[in-house]
Amino acid sequence: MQTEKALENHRGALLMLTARTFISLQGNANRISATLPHLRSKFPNAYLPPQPFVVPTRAYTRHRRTQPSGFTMYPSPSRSPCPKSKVLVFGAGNFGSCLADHLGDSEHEVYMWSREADVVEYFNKHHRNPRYLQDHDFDHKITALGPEFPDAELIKQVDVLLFAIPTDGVRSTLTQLRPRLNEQNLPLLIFVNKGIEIATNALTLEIIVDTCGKDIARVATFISGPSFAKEIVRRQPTSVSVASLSAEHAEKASQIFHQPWFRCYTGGDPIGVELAGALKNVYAIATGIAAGLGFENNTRASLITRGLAEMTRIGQAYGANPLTFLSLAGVGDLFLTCSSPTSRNYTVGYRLGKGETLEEIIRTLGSVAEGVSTAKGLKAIVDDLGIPAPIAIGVYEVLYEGKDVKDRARHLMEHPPIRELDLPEKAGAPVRDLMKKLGLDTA
Ligand SMILES: NC(=O)c1ccc[n+]([C@@H]2O[C@H](COP(=O)([O-])OP(=O)(O)OC[C@H]3O[C@@H](n4cnc5c(N)ncnc54)[C@H](O)[C@@H]3O)[C@@H](O)[C@H]2O)c1
Ligand SMILES: O=P(O)(O)OC[C@H](O)CO
Repeated sequence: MQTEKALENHRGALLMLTARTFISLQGNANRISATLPHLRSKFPNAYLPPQPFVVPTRAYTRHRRTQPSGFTMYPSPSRSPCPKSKVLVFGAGNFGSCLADHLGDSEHEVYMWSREADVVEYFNKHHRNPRYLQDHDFDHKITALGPEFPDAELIKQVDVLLFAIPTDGVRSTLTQLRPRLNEQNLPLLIFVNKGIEIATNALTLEIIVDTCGKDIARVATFISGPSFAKEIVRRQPTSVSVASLSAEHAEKASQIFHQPWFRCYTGGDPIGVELAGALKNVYAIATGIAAGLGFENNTRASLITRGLAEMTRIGQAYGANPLTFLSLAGVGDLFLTCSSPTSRNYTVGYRLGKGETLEEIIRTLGSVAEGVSTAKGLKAIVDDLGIPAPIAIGVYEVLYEGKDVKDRARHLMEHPPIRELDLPEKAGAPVRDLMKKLGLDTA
């Protein structure tokens, strides 16, 4: 009797599996809800396979094609519900096209602006980016546009403007955008660049005040954290920090981006988040140099830890919250970028350590490594603040003063011993100045 029951349940399980497979192949969610409850009531004790095993959709089949072998946790469309938004992404490089894909995959209506005509034409025809993430089949709902700047009519209609261009391109982009913005009906402005502007040593928040005014800057939102584009497009679990001076806007941005495979954590220290994202690139160059010189795990761990101490010290002196450096945008991204050859900044360092020249590396890298320009701005900032930053200065000297990498590595190790953890007491002048510009000066 018991054997019979077991056999019946086994048959039930097989039937369910077959039904699910069949239904999955059809990609028809309605039939799942119609058929499975019937089978479930007939074979109540049968094993039910876990949800991600079933319901392939267009997204699944698309990802299956580009997915390398290995475990995929979220092949199904089990998305977080979020209001559908119309999004315009500025930049069609690695990160712009990756985030356009993430948002398209989350059912938003996405437009992606590129200043390269060939990218626009190729993307719309083949749903592939001819220059970046070349083997990825992008969401077919994304429309590329350009090279002309997007017109006011489109900008008036969008809910979100997402800026995924290097920091040095933000000022000119915002200057062109400003006359097309309607302040009474402002879209959400989200920035994902990680750098310091070369000519002014400004962070992006300051660039926004300069070009768009304080009211727009006060609601601008920043997303940063350990997030390699090529892993996001494969739905590898990723988590980021989302920060704004306006809690409401950080929350809105989080709702738009958050998915089970892309977690968003909100916060109120955009300056700390920006600094952390920019500075980690410089420390990634340092760890890359060490690896290129043949140093292994001990050296990398010590550079990451001392890099974190250094960037926290700089952040505190600048006026950011030192706790921000313990966030995803801080230690999270520092750890990621300093430990993987996927990072372009790490790669720049590695190749320098191997003896290549900076000019040759930049010429052949094919993509931006923000740490190279940021090292310059950072040197000016730490000189101004009078903060010791031996690792960042070492990187600057290699990049811009032609100092020998081996010599700088030896120099770092020969520093006299110091106390391990100290934060500067006199702190905050740059942030106080920026708050004044933002009209948020409480003094
Ligand atoms: N790639 C990543 O994994 C990743 C992750 C997080 C953050 N970021 C940050 O995002 C930003 C963009 O990085 P990316 O990886 O897309 O770089 P990329 O080099 O792959 O692409 C840059 C894109 O910006 C455009 N661009 C460059 N200068 C411009 C200008 N002056 N005006 C308008 N457009 C311009 C280029 O045409 C290209 O489309 C950087 O600040 C980077 O640090 C990148
Ligand atoms: O390739 P990198 O060094 O620019 O790093 C990319 C992202 O910033 C990682 O979070």
